[in-house]
Amino acid sequence: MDQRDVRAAWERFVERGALASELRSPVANSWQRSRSHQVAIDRTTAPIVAEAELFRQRAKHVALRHAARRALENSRTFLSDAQSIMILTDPSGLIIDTEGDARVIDAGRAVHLEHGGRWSEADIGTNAIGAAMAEARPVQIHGAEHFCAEVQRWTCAAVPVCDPVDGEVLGIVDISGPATTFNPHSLALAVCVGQQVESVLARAIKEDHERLLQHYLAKRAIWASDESLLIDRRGTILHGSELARKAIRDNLRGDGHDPPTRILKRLDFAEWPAKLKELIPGVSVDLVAHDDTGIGAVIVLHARRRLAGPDRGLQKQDQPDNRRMSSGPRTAPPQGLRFCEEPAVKRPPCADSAPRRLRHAPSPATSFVVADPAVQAVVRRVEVAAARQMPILIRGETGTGKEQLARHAHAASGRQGAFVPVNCAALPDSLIEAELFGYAEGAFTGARRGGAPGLVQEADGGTLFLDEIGDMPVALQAVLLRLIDDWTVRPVGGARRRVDIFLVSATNAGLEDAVAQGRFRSDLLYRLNTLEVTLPRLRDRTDFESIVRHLIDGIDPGCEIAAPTMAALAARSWPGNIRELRNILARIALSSGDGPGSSVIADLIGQAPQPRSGSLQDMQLASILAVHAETAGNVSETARRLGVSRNTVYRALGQTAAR
Ligand SMILES: Nc1ncnc2c1ncn2[C@@H]1O[C@H](COP(=O)(O)OP(=O)(O)OP(=O)(O)O)[C@@H](O)[C@H]1O
Repeated sequence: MDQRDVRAAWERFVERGALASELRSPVANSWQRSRSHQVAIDRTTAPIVAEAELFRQRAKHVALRHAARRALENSRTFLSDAQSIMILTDPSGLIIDTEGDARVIDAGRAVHLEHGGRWSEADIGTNAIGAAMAEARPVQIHGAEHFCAEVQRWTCAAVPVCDPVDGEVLGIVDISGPATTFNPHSLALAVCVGQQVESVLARAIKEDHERLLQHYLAKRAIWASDESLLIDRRGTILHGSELARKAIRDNLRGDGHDPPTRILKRLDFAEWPAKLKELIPGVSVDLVAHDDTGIGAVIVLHARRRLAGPDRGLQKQDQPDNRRMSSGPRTAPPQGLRFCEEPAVKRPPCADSAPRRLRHAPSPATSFVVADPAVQAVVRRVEVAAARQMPILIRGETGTGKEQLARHAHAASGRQGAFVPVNCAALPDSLIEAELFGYAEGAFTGARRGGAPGLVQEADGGTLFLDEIGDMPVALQAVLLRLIDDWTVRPVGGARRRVDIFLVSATNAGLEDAVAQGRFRSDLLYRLNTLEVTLPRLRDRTDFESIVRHLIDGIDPGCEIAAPTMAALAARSWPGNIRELRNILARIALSSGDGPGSSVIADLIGQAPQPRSGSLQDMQLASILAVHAETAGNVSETARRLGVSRNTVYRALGQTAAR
């Protein structure tokens, strides 16, 4: 239907309630809902909340905002080119963040498409935000498809952002612009951004779980004679004795299919102790926070202590006082939980065909530079092997783009399943099997209800990316070999099942040495490297300037790199390769207001070690150790400052420990 037909259909609908059969179903459904909400078609603006309420809601959805920030910022260039804006709303359709073309942001104010505006269907009739909320799936609404006449000047595409654990809608990502800027791909972009946000959220949940477990383990001795339960901010029980679980189940009531503890998710964190004490008499609650945000709690049933008499320590623990909230451990998290996978995200079915096609459509090739002929040859070989699903081994120094290339291989393979990266260097022996191959319900304490599929099964139908393969423990290499032999997995405590996996591995270490020293099985190496490619070091690439421009575009499109700066950059040795370059460029962008000749920029460029000699490794090691000490042992911060991966830092620490 073209816009004229849609307008005619809209007129018939508002006059007589007649629905044209050619209307797209999300539009027809939304018109009907708008009518049942009794929305007047001459409503000119969405309702807008007071500043204080906006502030409150922003604080409440800080995790969502944080997860969306990078994606919103990265879309800035596209949005300006497309004269559009990107909007983040909370689950009620309240706009909490916007990014994009300043003129469009200005124009949006006329209809309250701005911070504080509320865009549910009940508020302002059919629009993409409201329809995506109501249908719990991606929806694009264009021009006359809007319910209120004034809003028909707009075009918008929206996608719900769902909780990666329970699938609950947390908010909406929307791309809007004047109707003249209609672009059918906006919905696809919104879907990609939504997926990015969900991935960031999933990673954040995982990190919070690490912190909670560390907190729990550190203090476990205190509760040794009590029944205790570790629970995260969303009400998921991470660990706990059977008795404590039962006490929670018996005393808390969930709604519908929700686990009983989900009730806590809807409460303000500071209300937890009072609520829990009201529901379960005699408990104490130890709240855990990180960066001033509540991430979970340890609930303790002091069965034996209460029998023995009142306990002062218990009363102290009971205080629902934010000042007492532990800020969580600042030390490095336990390695076992540091996977870098992109967890499978529960996503509602797509409304239109575009996003479905687009699962792999935003080819990674478009997001990385391959102007260097050697890299072009590598990419071509990878594409051919990927199309035939041949195992690929990618070699290259840290930060040369191995993961990026692996993602490209996944896209080129055309596989519909997920791309699941596994960092073998970060896998602890104790948890590795369960994390990789999954576990059955009840396999061990803290095992999730229904078990967990494991990373290999998550990659079923997709791609398993084994990063830092050289660091995989020998015992596990045998299990991996078996997987490659018969493509079956057996979850811990469960039954064997078949999987269909495309295997891509990467290493920045000399695997031959590892084979010679018996740390890596040669038979496994030959199964992994049906195609073997090596990515060149950044300093050996001929497309340095293109990479700089590409990276700076993603960081701050307005930032110009002056010729002398470019020349100085090109002269550096770049031990951290493209990752290090990106890091330095981000800092240059920050100081660009100081002018290209500024001493800050000169310092940044001159700062890194320059030698190309054999002592490079030692120098790298020395700088890692220096920054590691400077950051009081914070591995992530060290990696960030130096522009290297955390594995590089861990490896350096391991090397010094071994010396
Ligand atoms: N050809 C390229 N063009 C632009 N950016 C790139 C390119 N290759 C990699 N990058 C960027 O460089 C950074 C490092 O890439 P990636 O993580 O793929 O490297 P890696 O070799 O896997 O690193 P490590 O061995 O440390 O895990 C990423 O931000 C990535 O987006």
